[in-house]
Order: sequence, then structure tokens, then C-alpha cells
Amino acid sequence: MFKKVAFIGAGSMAEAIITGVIGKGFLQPKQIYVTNKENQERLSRLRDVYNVVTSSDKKEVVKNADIVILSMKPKDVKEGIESVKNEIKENQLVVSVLAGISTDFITAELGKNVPVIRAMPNTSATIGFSATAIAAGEYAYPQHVEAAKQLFTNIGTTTVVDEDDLHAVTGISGSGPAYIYYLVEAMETAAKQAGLQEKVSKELIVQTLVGAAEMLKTTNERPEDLRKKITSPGGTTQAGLETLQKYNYQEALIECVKSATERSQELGRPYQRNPSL
Ligand SMILES: NC(=O)C1=CN([C@@H]2O[C@H](COP(=O)(O)OP(=O)(O)OC[C@H]3O[C@@H](n4cnc5c(N)ncnc54)[C@H](OP(=O)(O)O)[C@@H]3O)[C@@H](O)[C@H]2O)C=CC1
Ligand SMILES: O=C(O)[C@@H]1CCC=N1
Repeated sequence: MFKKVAFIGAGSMAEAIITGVIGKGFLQPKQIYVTNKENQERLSRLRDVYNVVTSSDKKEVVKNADIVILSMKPKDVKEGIESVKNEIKENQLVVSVLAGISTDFITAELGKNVPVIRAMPNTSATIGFSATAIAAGEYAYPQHVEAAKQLFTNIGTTTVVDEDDLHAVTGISGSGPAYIYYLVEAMETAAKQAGLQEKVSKELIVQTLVGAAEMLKTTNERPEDLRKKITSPGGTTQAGLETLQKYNYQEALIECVKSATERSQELGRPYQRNPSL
């Protein structure tokens, strides 16, 4: 069990993890220390809402933390690590949730043999439903992987992957919830245009998504087979799907995941230890 967890970066992803671990009773608010770059208002809000310990004193935040979670944007990685590296000791575990940034780079910036785990969670961590993938850096041994699993399994599922796969993971499940929300926005617009009341359409859309997700999870049937069971020849679903095909829906989604994956690779490129790789 962890006594103290430190967040370097206090944005959306940090808040999602904080909400999740407190909500699940995995950590008490007083075990969670949070710092950011400069936004005092944001720290005050996190303190007021979650009762966590916030401070602009990086030393206080990092000192004796079992896990230090790097949760700033990739562009801020150098400055963020620089601001805490003197406080980080080799008996602490550093977990990075930064898209695209390799464990090699983080280890090199820390300048010591600290165990580093790279993780890609998603914001569904807020309610304990993140799909998180993790990969171990050079000095992260099985006990460190176990520690990261313990943390992330509290707020969803945890899958260990090869570090190279984390770009694709980011395109699929890191960014994934946003694609679903975008789909829901479109369904809400369509429902409104069809004259459905907002409350009615919201209830129907959400339950349709939850039901489809549960079907995928519990029946073990392939998505195409589940789809075919809904699609009566000459019926309404066929009419709808034909329109999706006309607008290249599947190609759009495949390209969407590819773009996000490539963007993850791009975000990491300036921070490779060997930029020619
Ligand atoms: N949002 C998401 O769904 C997901 C995000 N991620 C990853 O999580 C990371 C954070 O994303 P997100 O929470 O959305 O970003 P936000 O912009 O919401 O938050 C970024 C945070 O980093 C802080 N920060 C910036 N520079 C430093 C610094 N030098 N030292 C300490 N803190 C610093 C900012 O502080 P200040 O406000 O003071 O500038 C802010 O609190 C990214 O790397 C992203 O790739 C991963 C999975 C999903
Ligand atoms: O958009 C981003 O870059 C981050 C990484 C995954 C989800 N949000």
C-alpha cells in the first residue's frame, strides 16, 4: 500500500486519477500531494474539492512520495522534470502519463537510475473505468510494474504492453473516450432535429452505449455479428448503415486513430535520446 502519491501537473488527467483513487477508497486525500507550474487558483480548487494537499513547494510534494506521477503536457516535460529531479530518489517510482514521451528520455532527464513506468490511462479513471496500458523503463523491475498495476487497477483495467505500442494505445484508448463523446454529440443533434426531448434522447443514447458496451464485454460475440443481429434486410438499420458507408464512417474512424497514433509519435520525437531513431 502507498503512503504518499505526488502529482507534478494538476490538469484534467491528474484530476481524473485523483477523483478515481479517492472515490475507490484506495488513497485518503491527505496522502495525495499536488503541484503545478503556476496556477494557484487551480491548486486551491483541487484542495477545496478533494481535500488533497496542494503546494507550489516541489520539495514538499515529492519528498518521501512512494509514487511521483508526471502529469504535465509533453511540451512541458523538460521543465517539469528539471523542477523536481533533485528531490527524486532512486527508491521512489516515477509514473509518467505523458503522451509520446519515452521512459528513456525521462530516465535520462532525471539523471539517475530511478524506476520509470510509462502509462496511458484515460479520463474514465474518474469513475474507476480507465483502460490503462503501462510499459516499464530501464530501471523498472517487476515490483515496480506491480506497484503501477495496483494503482491503475483501482481506477479501471491495466494492461502491460511493449513501450512502442503506447503510441497506438494512445490513439485507441487514451484519446478514445473523446471519439465516443463526439459520436454522442452527433446523435444528440440528430435526436433534436427529429424532435425528441433532450432528457429523453440523453437517456436513450447513454443506455444504448452502455448496453452495446456490455454486449461486447459479456457475450464475447464479434462486433460484426452483433451488428448483423440488429440489421434486418431492407430495414431501418440497413438504411442507417448505408448512409454511414456513403460518408466513409469506418475509414474516418480508422484515419482518426492513425492520426492520433502518429501525433503521439510526433510529440515524442523532439524528446528522443537519439533523435535520428
Ligand atoms: N487529458 C487526457 O484525457 C489524457 C492526458 N494524458 C496526458 O496527461 C498529461 C496532462 O494532460 P492534461 O491533464 O490533459 O493537461 P492539462 O493542460 O489539463 O494540465 C497540465 C498540467 O501540467 C502543469 N504543468 C505545466 N508545466 C509544469 C511544470 N513545469 N511543472 C509542474 N507542472 C506543470 C500545468 O500547470 P499550470 O496550469 O500551472 O500551467 C497543469 O496543471 C499530458 O501529457 C497528456 O498527454 C494522458 C491520457 C489521457
Ligand atoms: O490529447 C492528448 O494529447 C491527450 C493524450 C491522450 C488523451 N489526451
